[in-house]
Amino acid sequence: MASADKLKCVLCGREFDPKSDVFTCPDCGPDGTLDVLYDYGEVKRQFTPEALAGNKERSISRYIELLPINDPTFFPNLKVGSSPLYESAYWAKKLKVKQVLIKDDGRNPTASFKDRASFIGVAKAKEKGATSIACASTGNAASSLAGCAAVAGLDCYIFVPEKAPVNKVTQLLIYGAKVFLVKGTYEDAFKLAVKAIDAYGWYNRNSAINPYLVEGKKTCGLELAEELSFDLPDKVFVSVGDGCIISSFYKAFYDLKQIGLISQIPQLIGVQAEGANPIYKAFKEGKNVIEKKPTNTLADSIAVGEPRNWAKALRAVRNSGGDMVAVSDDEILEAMRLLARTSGVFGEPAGVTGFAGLLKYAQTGKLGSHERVAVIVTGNGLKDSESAKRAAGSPYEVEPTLEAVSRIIGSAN
Ligand SMILES: Cc1ncc(COP(=O)(O)O)c(C=O)c1O
Ligand SMILES: N[C@@H](CCOP(=O)(O)O)C(=O)O
Repeated sequence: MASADKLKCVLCGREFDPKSDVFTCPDCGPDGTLDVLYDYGEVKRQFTPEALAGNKERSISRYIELLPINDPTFFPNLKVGSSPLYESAYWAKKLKVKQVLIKDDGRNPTASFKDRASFIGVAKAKEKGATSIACASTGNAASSLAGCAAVAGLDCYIFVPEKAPVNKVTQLLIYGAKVFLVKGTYEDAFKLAVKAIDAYGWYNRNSAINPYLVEGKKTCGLELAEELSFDLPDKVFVSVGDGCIISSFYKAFYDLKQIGLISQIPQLIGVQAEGANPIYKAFKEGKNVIEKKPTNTLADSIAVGEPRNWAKALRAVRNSGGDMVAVSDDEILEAMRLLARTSGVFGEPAGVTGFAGLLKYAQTGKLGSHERVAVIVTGNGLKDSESAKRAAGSPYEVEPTLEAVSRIIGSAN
């Protein structure tokens, strides 16, 4: 089993010992997020396609050699990962590309991609001997943390903006978390959570600060690679808010390249909502600073005006030769409908934003007919039924007679 070898600042490259409790680079401040690096020579010996093929574990702990935890007893007893990967012949034909793959990460235990990170966050808290864990969230990181903490027997404190979708807040409460509905935005909830975490000494599960969380998130990229026998698609489309998820795909592929299982990192295409697009803007303008702005999008999970993982996100897009797309709320709602009606995958608005980005990107003519693309659906549609209702339309209301049904069928045809 390998363990994290060093932590390295994404901005200045300064290295830290993983045994220290440092989360962000003291020289660079909060923007100096850290990479968790391994002894790749050691990992290479253990993390082989043959060893994976013989590994019966379905949860993300199957990738323990590339995770920052080396005692499996710290992992919560939840089956995180192994989400379905579908090939859509329909979309390949429609978009005139070789292959379209759809990975439905809304099929995790608490119905979002975030379970991958919280699984590791909770294990790290246990490793540190913490009894309480906390985060700020738009809802998904929180519900995943609440679920994982409940299984692991940790007290859980959550800070969400007051407008968080009711289903997400209900999830938190049913898992027994102590929930603070913050009067303000996600940014306000984030700042308050940081203060409370400092004041009470809770373990911090915020991917924008804690470098180990991205290691959990990267398991989606590892899984995609393993499912495709390490023959990755040319492009991966993924929605972007704080920028942690896209960074995690870069990290997964970076690690796989280090150990020689892939030779090239796929192009990462980050998709933001037009009403919350600071990383998109910085990328398009070739800048290395982020313009903070109030947000305006129905995709609540990516309604982030002050992204904290921008440095890693920009590196992911730039180093992979990728691109960024911004989509309107109408395009997101249309993507929700189209994805559900053609593939059966029901995503929340931020969950399908990557798919909305693929549809928009395809119109630019930048996709070649030889290309294979993957889209990551990051959250389940049932998380936000109000937005789903806006996308879905209304049912027919009828008297309980066949005549009433016939009238509607007749007028609909
Ligand atoms: C469903 C969903 N999609 C996308 C994102 C965006 O991820 P990130 O903020 O890491 O960019 C989030 C939350 O972060 C989310 O909950
Ligand atoms: N939109 C995110 C924000 C924080 O999540 P994290 O996993 O990046 O810490 C959410 O799901 O709450």
